[in-house]
Amino acid sequence: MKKLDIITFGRAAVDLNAVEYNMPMEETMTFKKYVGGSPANIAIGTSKLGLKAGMIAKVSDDQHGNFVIDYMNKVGVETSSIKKDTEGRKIGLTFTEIKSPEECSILMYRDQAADLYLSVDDFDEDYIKSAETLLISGTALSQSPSREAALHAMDIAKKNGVEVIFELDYRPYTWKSEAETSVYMTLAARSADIVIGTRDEFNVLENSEGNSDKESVQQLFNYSPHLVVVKHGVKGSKAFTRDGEVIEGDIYKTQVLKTFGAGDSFASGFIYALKKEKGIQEALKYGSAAASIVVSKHSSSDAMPTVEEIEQLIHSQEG
Ligand SMILES: Nc1ncnc2c1ncn2[C@@H]1O[C@H](COP(=O)(O)OP(=O)(O)OP(=O)(O)O)[C@@H](O)[C@H]1O
Ligand SMILES: O=C(O)C[C@@H](O)[C@H](O)C(=O)CO
Repeated sequence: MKKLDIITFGRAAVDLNAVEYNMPMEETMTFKKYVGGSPANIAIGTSKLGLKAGMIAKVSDDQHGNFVIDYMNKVGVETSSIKKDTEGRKIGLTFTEIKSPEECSILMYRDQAADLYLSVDDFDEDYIKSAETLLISGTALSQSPSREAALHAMDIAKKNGVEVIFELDYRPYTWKSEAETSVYMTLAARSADIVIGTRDEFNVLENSEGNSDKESVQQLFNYSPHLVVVKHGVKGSKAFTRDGEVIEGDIYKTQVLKTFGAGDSFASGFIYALKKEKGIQEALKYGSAAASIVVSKHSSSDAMPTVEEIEQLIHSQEG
């Protein structure tokens, strides 16, 4: 028995979500603070679903870093490998703008962000070996030394039979060029067992537009991945298996408050259901239902649902 079901790797940060809706950021005066960062959100999401989740991350050595670690502890995430930056670097901040339910955006302050200084010395092999699955977030590859740390973590996982999930998580803010992004995204995707991303993110990985989902996944199936999920926002998602199965996932309609947080909650529900051996079709349902719940709420982390909430939504719409 492994100690942890999943370790997520990368950014643990702070989200500042507009409290006033339907207005541009310039006019927004009040923001509410939450833990943020895609892999942190997924650690929180899977932990709230009852998985044993841990995280490898680096936060600022200040009140915001303490806030993130305290919140993660509160929701049951194992935080022994969330390190504090010793050089005074600050945690990343994400401001959100909610102009309308359809028109939301995020603005990231990530200059010299502590998470990008996560290094190979910040975690050890035994920690990764203690988990069934390691989830790497694409943004961790955008700069050194976090880039080498992420590749090293993947390497340790692969050597020790730990499943690797690569969440493309493309955030343009910290990458230098499209060509560089494509090189590192491709490298990581080819070594992973499972790859999850949006259609746009696969375009970034391929540094080209116009490929179909089928073309994208075929390229990856020549390497390690056996399962690839392509997300299409309100049009749902598609899962492709190496042996040729294509499974489609619908969305669960809801009263949308904002669109961000969909991807992280989708990943949490999807991974939870896979781990409970519910099969890929069910996993897409759990992912979509989790996303539907989160887009109807204010945050991306605190709003992560319980298993009961997800199952209630699935049954209510099936009924
Ligand atoms: N408006 C919506 N209503 C209900 N479900 C949604 C909505 N938007 C997205 N979803 C669900 O969330 C899944 C992931 O959404 P999306 O493809 O937008 O990912 P993403 O771009 O990674 O999300 P994010 O905006 O968090 O970065 C979709 O496949 C769908 O199941
Ligand atoms: O991933 C981030 O750093 C920001 C998130 O926490 C934010 O809530 C979001 O955009 C989720 O999609």
